[in-house]
Amino acid sequence: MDALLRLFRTTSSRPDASVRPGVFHRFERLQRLGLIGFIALFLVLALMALMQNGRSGQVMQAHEQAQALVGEINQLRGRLLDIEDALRIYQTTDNPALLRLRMRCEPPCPRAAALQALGVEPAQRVLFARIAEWESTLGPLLQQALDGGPATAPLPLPAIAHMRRLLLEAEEVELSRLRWHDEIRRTQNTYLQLVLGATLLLALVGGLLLQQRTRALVQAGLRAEKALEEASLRDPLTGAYNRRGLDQHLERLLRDARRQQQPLAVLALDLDGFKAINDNHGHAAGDTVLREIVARLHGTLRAEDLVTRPGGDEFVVALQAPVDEAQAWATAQRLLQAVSRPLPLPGGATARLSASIGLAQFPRDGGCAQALLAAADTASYAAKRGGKNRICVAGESSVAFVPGALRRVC
Ligand SMILES: Nc1nc2c(ncn2[C@@H]2O[C@H](COP(=O)(O)OP(=O)(O)OP(=O)(O)O)[C@@H](O)[C@H]2O)c(=O)[nH]1
Repeated sequence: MDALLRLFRTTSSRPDASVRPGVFHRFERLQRLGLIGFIALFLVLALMALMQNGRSGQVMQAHEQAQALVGEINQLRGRLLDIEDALRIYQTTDNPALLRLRMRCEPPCPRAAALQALGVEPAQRVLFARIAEWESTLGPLLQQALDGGPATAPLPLPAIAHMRRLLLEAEEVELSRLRWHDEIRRTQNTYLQLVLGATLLLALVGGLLLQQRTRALVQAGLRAEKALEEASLRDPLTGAYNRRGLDQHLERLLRDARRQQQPLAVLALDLDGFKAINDNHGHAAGDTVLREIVARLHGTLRAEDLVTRPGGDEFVVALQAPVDEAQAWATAQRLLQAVSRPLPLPGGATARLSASIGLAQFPRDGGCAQALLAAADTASYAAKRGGKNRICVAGESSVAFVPGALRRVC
């Protein structure tokens, strides 16, 4: 009971009106309400079944009693008919032996006293008492006839006829009682069928509603799971992929490149002098610059290329296969130019930056993500050490590109 009350209190507690309930919250509420509804339905049904059972028991008992009475009445009526026949024969033949023969019955002979013992209704009890009364009047007269008394008078034929009428009346009462019991049972059955039908319908509607909400919940859950998974692969500041996103997507690009047997390029890009922007204009300005750099990388690359920010002011770009060295080199140049354009800062100021890029290529500089990234990183350090604002090719650390010149030794 305590658990039920606690459940009800939780269900009826109003959520904060300013917070729009989400699909999970709504489902939880529906589930609790559904549970309470089903418990209530079950209790009502159990109560009704108990009441119905009690009522059916009473009706059954009354029915059996009425049937027993009808049986007794019929036996008594049959017996009276036998006596009446015997008396008529006796009247015409004057032979007491015939009378005795017809009046014999198998013990226990039906008696009006048995009706009294069975009767329940006060009105019936009065009627049965009258039958018993007539029976006791009849007894001595019959005995008199049997003992060889006068054959004509006073033969108790009218008394017998009267008793038979009373029995018919009693039987009619019992038969109408039986019909009434049948009617009650039919009504009870219809009522039970209606209740069961309504319960089934309710359960069906509830089940369908629950199924529909469960589907919505599962879909919302799947969407949330996907969004969470996607968010865990992204850098919250710039929206670019983070280290996890880089690992996952670079693996995918490498799988495709291996399958197609085509070259793929990885560029490790490290901003030059980024710390100065933080120092001179504040961390928020640095964040703005990082976001702008990511936007420029995306603007320079194809949609299928990968832009990631594994950390700080370092970016890794993967160019989807097929990309040969000349194309990768040209893309790296465009990236240098994009980074070097003036960067607007909050407050109206502008900043200028450059980058050091290391270029590695699959399969030449590494057959796996780890080897390729290491090669691109090493080349990027080489570019940094070589004077920044340049591109160094992995494995060819003597080859570099500086804007304004064609190729120069790092
Ligand atoms: N605003 C901002 N700054 C960051 C973030 N992550 C790292 N940094 C800063 O980026 C700077 C990176 O350091 P460095 O690479 O040594 O700075 P740098 O001036 O580019 O040095 P070089 O690469 O040698 O040119 C540090 O000052 C970090 O505090 C960030 O999310 N937002």
